[in-house]
Amino acid sequence: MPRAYIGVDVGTTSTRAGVFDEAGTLLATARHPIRIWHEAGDIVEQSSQDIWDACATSVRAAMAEAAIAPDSVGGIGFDATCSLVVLDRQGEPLTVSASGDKQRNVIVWMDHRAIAEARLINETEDAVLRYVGGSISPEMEMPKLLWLKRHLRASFDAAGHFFDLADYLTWRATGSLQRSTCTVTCKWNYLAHDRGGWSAQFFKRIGLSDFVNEKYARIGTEIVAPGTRLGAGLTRIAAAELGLSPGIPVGASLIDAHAGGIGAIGGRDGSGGASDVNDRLAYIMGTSACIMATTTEPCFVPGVWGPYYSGMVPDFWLNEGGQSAAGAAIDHLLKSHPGHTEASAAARSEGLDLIDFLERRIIARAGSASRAALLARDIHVLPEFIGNRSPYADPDTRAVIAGLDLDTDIAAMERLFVAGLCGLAYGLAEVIEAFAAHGVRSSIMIMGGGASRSPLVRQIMADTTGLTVALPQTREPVLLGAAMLGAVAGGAYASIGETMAKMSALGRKSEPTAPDMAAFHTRKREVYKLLRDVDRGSRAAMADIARG
Ligand SMILES: Nc1ncnc2c1ncn2[C@@H]1O[C@H](COP(=O)(O)OP(=O)(O)O)[C@@H](O)[C@H]1O
Ligand SMILES: O=C(CO)[C@H](O)[C@H](O)COP(=O)(O)O
Repeated sequence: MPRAYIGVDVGTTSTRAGVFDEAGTLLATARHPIRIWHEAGDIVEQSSQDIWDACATSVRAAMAEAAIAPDSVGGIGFDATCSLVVLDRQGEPLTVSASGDKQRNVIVWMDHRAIAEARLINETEDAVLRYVGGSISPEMEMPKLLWLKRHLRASFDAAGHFFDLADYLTWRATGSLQRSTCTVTCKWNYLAHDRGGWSAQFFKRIGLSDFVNEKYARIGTEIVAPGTRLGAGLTRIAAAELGLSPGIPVGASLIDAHAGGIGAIGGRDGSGGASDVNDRLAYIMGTSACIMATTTEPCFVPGVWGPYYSGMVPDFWLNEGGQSAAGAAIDHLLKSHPGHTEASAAARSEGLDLIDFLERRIIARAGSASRAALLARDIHVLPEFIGNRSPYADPDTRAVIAGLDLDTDIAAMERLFVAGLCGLAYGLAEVIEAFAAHGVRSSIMIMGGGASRSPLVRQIMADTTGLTVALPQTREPVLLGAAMLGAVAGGAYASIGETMAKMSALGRKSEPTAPDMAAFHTRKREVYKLLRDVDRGSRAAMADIARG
């Protein structure tokens, strides 16, 4: 019987499940929303039980659509956002919230409550920080753990397990406490190279010697490569919840963007181009955006996370640039425009979602995706609503918009939307230039994530970076990356490398267009730099004034 592999992806806003065959063909997908609590002070929380339930609902729905027997599933893999899950010694949720609500036991990656703790950690200038671009981010787990210890001591002390969300999911699935090299290297300051492991000195210097004293029992003592078969596969309970059979192999997981990278960058190139992963960037654009590059030797790029050994593709180094708000910035720009209600109603009446509706109108009006950027001639956006992840590693950066007028119609909203995309593209170009300045060079960028489906996004990214932008052949590279973990765990392929070659391929390409658009973007980028100066200057001017 042909085997199928399931990938489960937990993004910021929803869970998705995809069923694939051995060649990487998508047979079915399903999605389920997840709960999220936003509060003042950059607090963003979720519930691990709600997330698990949403995974189960998505897997059942995808299996029903694929109409295949549970017995034909040869393996399952999970990926997730890099959020922190806190459980007690019995494995029950422990609150991370000032509300005391036990359900709220996940500090979401985008939660910036731990900015002060990140600063304290950075002040140590510990050698470990070289492997996160020279500066730790409040989006990583050590600042969040230190925050818990300093502000919610009862939960910190009572905790039996601290998990990255992706590792929590495999624990729920199999009972295994093994962590993935991907999560701990990229988010927990674990050094996967030269037998580095956990650094006792680092923990002592940052005020988390608790982990050293307890021999890392709560944060992970066994670290394994993504795709490693965990425990005895799906437990009976997990199998019943997911509607699958007990014992199905489960692979150690990946962070969501990294699953997208695995699902995107190693694919066969039908046009005969090279398939050297070192020549390919992955740009995974969802709520946030991640810019992933692999190298054979470590490259230290200031302000860019990494280099991480085996952080994504096994045995390669990873540099991970990022934009904390990408799709989230676009969503926010649109929601805050006065034309939002009118545009949403018009989109609904055409059976489209708002972004698709706007894009169709924009491309029709401009004549091409490339020329659409001209609509944003007079409006400019630095879309860094929740800080700059790379290359400035400045979580205090905030958004700036220049050129606003009193227009409230849909056309004005379209101009703001295009300006937001240009702002994201210039941020991406800055990261790619920082890569290149430190020896990380690529000629092609492969896109994944929700926004990659947009021809407008892909063309603006190609025109501003000068790179060919390709789509993977599959429309679900993140899910495919997760399913590849199941395929490796299930023994269909010997390694992630082999899986990438066998299960994935490149698809449609967008080439950078005529020089006239390049000149336009060069000029507009100068304005973008001015906006950055305005952000920095205004923060500096107010720095010594107390908050109201
Ligand atoms: N054409 C587009 N341009 C910009 N952003 C888009 C576009 N299409 C979708 N998005 C954004 O992508 C995000 C959803 O992507 P997805 O990968 O599903 O998110 P996540 O995995 O973070 O939950 C939303 O913020 C959405 O607004
Ligand atoms: O930090 C990350 C990867 O290292 C991601 O930005 C984070 O996991 C959120 O992902 P998404 O925007 O796809 O929901």
